[in-house]
Amino acid sequence: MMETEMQTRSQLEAAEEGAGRRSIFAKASHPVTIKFEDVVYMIKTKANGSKKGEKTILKGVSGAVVPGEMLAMMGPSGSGKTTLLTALGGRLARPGRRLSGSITYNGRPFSNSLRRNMGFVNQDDILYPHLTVSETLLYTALLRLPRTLSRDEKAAQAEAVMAELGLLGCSNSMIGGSLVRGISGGERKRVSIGQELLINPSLLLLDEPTSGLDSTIAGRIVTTIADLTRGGRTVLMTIHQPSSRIFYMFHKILLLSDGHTIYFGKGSDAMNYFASIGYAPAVPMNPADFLLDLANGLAPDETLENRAALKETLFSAYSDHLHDQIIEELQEVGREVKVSEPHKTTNAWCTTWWEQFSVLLRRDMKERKHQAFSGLQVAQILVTAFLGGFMWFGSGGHVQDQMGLLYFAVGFWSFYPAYQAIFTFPQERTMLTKERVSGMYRLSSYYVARMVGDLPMELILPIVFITITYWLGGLKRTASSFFITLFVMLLEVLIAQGLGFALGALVMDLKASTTLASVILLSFMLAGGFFVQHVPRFIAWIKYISYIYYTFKVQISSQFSPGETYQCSGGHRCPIEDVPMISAVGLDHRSLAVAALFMMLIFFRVVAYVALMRIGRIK
Ligand SMILES: Nc1ncnc2c1ncn2[C@@H]1O[C@H](COP(=O)(O)OP(=O)(O)OP(=O)(O)O)[C@@H](O)[C@H]1O
Repeated sequence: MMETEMQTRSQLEAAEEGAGRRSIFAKASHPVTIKFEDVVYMIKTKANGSKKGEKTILKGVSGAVVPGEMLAMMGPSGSGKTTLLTALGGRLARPGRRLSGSITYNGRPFSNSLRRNMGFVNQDDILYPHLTVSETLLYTALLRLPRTLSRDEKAAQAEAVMAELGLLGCSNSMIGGSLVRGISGGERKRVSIGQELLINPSLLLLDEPTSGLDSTIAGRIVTTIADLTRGGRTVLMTIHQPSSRIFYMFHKILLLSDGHTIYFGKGSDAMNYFASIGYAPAVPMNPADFLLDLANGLAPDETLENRAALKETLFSAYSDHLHDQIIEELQEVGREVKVSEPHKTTNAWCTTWWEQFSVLLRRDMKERKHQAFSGLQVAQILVTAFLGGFMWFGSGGHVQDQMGLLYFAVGFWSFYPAYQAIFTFPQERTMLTKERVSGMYRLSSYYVARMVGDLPMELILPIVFITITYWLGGLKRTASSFFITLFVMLLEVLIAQGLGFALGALVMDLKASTTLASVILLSFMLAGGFFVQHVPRFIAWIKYISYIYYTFKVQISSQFSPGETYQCSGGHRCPIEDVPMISAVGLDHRSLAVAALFMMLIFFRVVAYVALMRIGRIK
């Protein structure tokens, strides 16, 4: 069966080369030797309630992997495998955490050019659920492959990856997620791997590529990954409990226990090493299971109480027998490896700003088309608009009622878009981090695409709402008043959306940002001039930062002019400025109010952008 698979693979390679496509099994363009020596990683923790403490997660881990080799990092849950992989992928250091020791790639530290020559497959598949398999890979190809390739060539490359990973059968199926049914877990994992293989990476890091899969599918995935090393790729992966078939595919094993290395070397030598220090399985068993038992402190003849003692013995055995030997090997590798210049061409962005923007816009619209104009949302807006319109139907001429209608519309559109927008960035965070860390696109192209993609939805519904309530509610029947009302409402919608984006991006936590939004919007609403006219001085300034106040002010001045009168008590006509709400808000300085609204429109979006700059940034 293996032979047939290999034959099929060679046939595919030949066919692809014939068609001008690069096989994922082709030679690595810039082979990478990765060397890590005495890597220590500490984080600050909040131990004992509020007292700060420190936790050492990696305690002096060393090793090297050369092109053509596949290393498996094994160990119990919490032993530090993912942390080490993330450190080796150049994605770890953050303020408040300390990484020490040396990690080099062809003798050099991590660089941006390496980042674009490296594939990193996360443990959780971070994929858009509403895209199909082929759309997912196509968009990744369009964003990650160099601008020297045409669109058709990039599409052909995505197709080739699907063929080689056995994804053609489900190419038109949706990825799916927790709420949408989609492809299987194994297929999803292969899509995640395919996204990284598209760029023909010389260094491939995978975090638990087989977790949650049955041993046959896990075996197929690891076989494919092992084949990648034939082209001179360097592969590192974390793996929990491989079957023995998978275990023997690895060239090297790194066994961790509580952040300590207890074994590093050839997989086939691991059992001999542990036998030499007195630990051999009592019955034939999967070597991976045996190694994991040892890393957990469980030897065949040990009792559970002796776990800590056994671990200590294994740590000392590593220091006594393996550590120096490994350091010598590292020096040897260091002498052999040519300190290579980073290849400059990959330092620039793969695609132009415009290409990134248009691909991201298309992808965003495809992914979210099910949300856009969802029946429920349209019904919600229509019902509210008609409800408002009919409530105020025939109120024309009653100043107080008209003010009420205006404030109802201003209030509704100050909250609704803000709450919708708050979800945007916290929900996108993992995707944005994954794609920005791998250098797929500029933040500005992503940000502008996101803003533009939201526009139709953000503008069409309020236009419908305002048109219905304006004419049903009996507001001033002139085209200029209507269009001013509409214009300023749309401006308010965009500001409210900007506030939502900014809060979501700053706080990145849905509960906290919605709570914050409630407080801010409530204070803006109260300061808007409708509910309270005699606000104490020390708190009166809030109105100057309230977009609700400015919007209401422009709305009022679109309906009433200075010197106008209205029917007041006792059948008299009184100046319009005598209405308490109008006197509080004023009919003057309309242009200033519009200018303030434009400033807020820009301000909130700039804040959101700056807050997003920290996502996916590696220090
Ligand atoms: N940011 C963090 N804050 C607090 N603890 C952390 C953090 N990152 C990692 N840890 C801790 O470090 C240890 C190692 O975590 P890591 O995820 O590397 O383990 P692992 O071996 O990959 O586990 P698993 O197999 O369950 O994924 C764990 O005890 C984990 O709780």
